[in-house]
Amino acid sequence: MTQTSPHATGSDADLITAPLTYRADLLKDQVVLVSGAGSGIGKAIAVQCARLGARLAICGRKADKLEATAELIRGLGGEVLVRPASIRDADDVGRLHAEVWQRFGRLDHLVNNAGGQFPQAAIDYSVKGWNAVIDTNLTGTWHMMQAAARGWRDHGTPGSIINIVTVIWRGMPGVAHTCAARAGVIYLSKTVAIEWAPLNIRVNCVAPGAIATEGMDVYSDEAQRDLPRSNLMQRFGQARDVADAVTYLAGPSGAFVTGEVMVVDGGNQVWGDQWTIPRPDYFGGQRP
Ligand SMILES: CCC/C=C/C(=O)SCCNC(=O)CCNC(=O)[C@H](O)C(C)(C)COP(=O)([O-])OP(=O)([O-])OC[C@H]1O[C@@H](n2cnc3c(N)ncnc32)[C@H](O)[C@@H]1OP(=O)([O-])[O-]
Ligand SMILES: NC(=O)C1=CN([C@@H]2O[C@H](COP(=O)(O)OP(=O)(O)OC[C@H]3O[C@@H](n4cnc5c(N)ncnc54)[C@H](OP(=O)(O)O)[C@@H]3O)[C@@H](O)[C@H]2O)C=CC1
Repeated sequence: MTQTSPHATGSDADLITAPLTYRADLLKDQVVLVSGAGSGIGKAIAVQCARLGARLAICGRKADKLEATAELIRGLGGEVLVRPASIRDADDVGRLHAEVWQRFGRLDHLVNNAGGQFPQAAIDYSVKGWNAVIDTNLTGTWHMMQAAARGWRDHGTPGSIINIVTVIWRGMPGVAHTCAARAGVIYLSKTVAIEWAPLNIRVNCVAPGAIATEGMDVYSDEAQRDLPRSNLMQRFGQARDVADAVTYLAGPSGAFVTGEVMVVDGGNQVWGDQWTIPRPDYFGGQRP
C-alpha cells in the first residue's frame, strides 16, 4: 500500500514522533533482531524498539529498504546492524545470528516478521507458488527460531521470540498457503515454548488482522476496499498496533507470558469475512 493510499500506514515522521504507549527506556540496551524490517509492520516494530532504547539488528532481502529503516533509527541516535538476508537460506541465517552476537555480544528478542503471500484460489496453486509461501513463512521462520535458540543455549542467556502470524482460526479464503504456514508456526511456537522453557526462552506469537501497510499492494483494489470491513472496528489496523503488542510481549509485561498468541485484529477472529479473491456466487457473489 503506497503512502498516498487512504488507508496508508503512518509516515516515517509518524513512526518517529507518534506518542509512545510505553516508557522510553523500556528496552534500554537490549538487542532486538527484526526480520522484514524494511517496510510495514517490521519497520514500525524496529523503529519503536529503537525509540524504547533497544539496539537493533534488521534483515530482509532488499538492502535499500533496510537502509531507509536504519536511517530513521540512526536519526534517533540508535544503533543498528543492517544485514540483508533471506530467511529461506538456513546457512545465511546462521551467519546473520553469528554476526549479531559478534557485534552486540547479546540478543534479547527475535521478532520474526518477514513473510508474505499472494492471493489465489488454492486449487490453482503451482508447486513453486506453494513452496515460496511455505518456505518463507514456515521454514524461514523456523530457521530464525532455531538459530536464535542455539545462540541463547550456547551463551547461557535468556531470550524471547515473537512470531508475527495471522488470524487463522476461521480459515483464510484466497490465502490457504499462508493459513497453513501460520498454523504451523503457531503450533511450532507452542511446542518449543515447552522444549525451550528450561533454556529460559519464551516463545509467543502476535496475530494481526488487516493492517494498512505496503504489503497490501499485492491485493486487488476491491480486496483492499473490503478488508477494512472485515472486522468489528470497520477499519484497517495500524502497524503501530502490532508494534505495541510486540513490545508488550518483549517488555516486563511479557515476563510470565509464553506459548501465547496475542490477536490484534479489531475482532476479525469472531466476525467478518476476509476474502482476498472474488467471493464465489455460492457465498453471495462478488464483494460490493
Ligand atoms: C489476508 C489479509 C491479511 C494479510 C495481509 C498480509 O500479510 S500483507 C503483507 C505481506 N506482504 C506480502 O504478502 C508481499 C507480497 N508477497 C510476497 O512477496 C511473498 O512473500 C511471496 C511468497 C510471493 C514471495 O515469493 P518470492 O520472493 O519467491 O516471489 P516470486 O515473485 O519469485 O514468486 C514465487 C512464485 O510464487 C507464485 N506467485 C507469486 N505471486 C503470485 C501471484 N500473484 N499469483 C499466482 N502465483 C504467484 C509463482 O509461482 C511464483 O513463481 P513464478 O511463477 O513467477 O516463477
Ligand atoms: N498487513 C497485514 O494485514 C498483515 C500482515 N501479516 C504479516 O506481517 C508481516 C509483515 O507484513 P507487512 O508489513 O504488512 O508487509 P510487507 O510486505 O511490507 O513486509 C514483509 C517484509 O518481509 C520481508 N521478506 C519477505 N520475504 C523475505 C525473506 N525470504 N527473507 C527476509 N525478508 C523477507 C520483505 O522485505 P524484502 O522484500 O526486502 O525481503 C518485507 O519487508 C508479514 O509476515 C505478513 O504476512 C499478517 C497479518 C496481516
